[in-house]
Order: sequence, then structure tokens, then C-alpha cells
Amino acid sequence: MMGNQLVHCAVLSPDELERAIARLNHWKIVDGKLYRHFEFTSFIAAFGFMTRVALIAETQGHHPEWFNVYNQVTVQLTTHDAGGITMNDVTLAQSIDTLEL
Ligand SMILES: C[C@H](O)[C@H](O)[C@H]1CNC2=NC(N)=NC(=O)C2=N1
Repeated sequence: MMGNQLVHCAVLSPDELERAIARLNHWKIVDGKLYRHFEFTSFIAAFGFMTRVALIAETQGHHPEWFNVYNQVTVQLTTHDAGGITMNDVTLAQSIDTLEL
């Protein structure tokens, strides 16, 4: 991952997290991770979304935990290196929010 310097590496405080979530679309905390569920019209639409997220994730050097069944995708974001939710997760969530769903 040379070239993808991750500058935000501190686990967010509960207060910081609350303020970050307020600026995201439909994300919440589930099991200590940033969580959002997506439903699409088909498997291929869901997989197309996942492909776009994969390209963003690779650019950011930050990768989702996710689960897909047919037209459903659940995304869970946490920073493994830091042991919690960081700005890297918030940034990825914001980028995912900008995709047309
Ligand atoms: C070396 C590399 O940058 C790290 O292992 C990155 C890769 N993608 C990652 N993604 C997530 N979600 N958490 C991490 O801690 C993480 N670490």
C-alpha cells in the first residue's frame, strides 16, 4: 500500500463519533463498527455497487467488512490497525454515500 498514507489513525471518541455519524447517510454503530445496510434491485446491481466500493477502498487503502446475499449488502467499517472506528472509516463511509444508489 505504498503511496496510500493513512493520516487519521486515532480511534474516535464517542463524541467525535456521534458528530461524524450525524453527517453520514443512514450509518449507525452496530457491534462497535460503522454499519449500513443496502438493498438493490438485483444481485448484479448489488455487485456493481460492491465493485465501485472496492475501487474506492483500494484508493483509500482502507477496506470494508461486508456481506452480500442476492440484492442485499451490509457494510461494516472499522480500522483493524487502530482497534476501533477512526476517520478512515468515516471517510470511506462518506465516499460510499456519494455513490448513486
Ligand atoms: C498496510 C495497510 O495499509 C493496512 O493493513 C490497512 C489496509 N486496509 C485496512 N482496512 C481496514 N478497514 N482497517 C485497517 O486497519 C486496514 N489496514
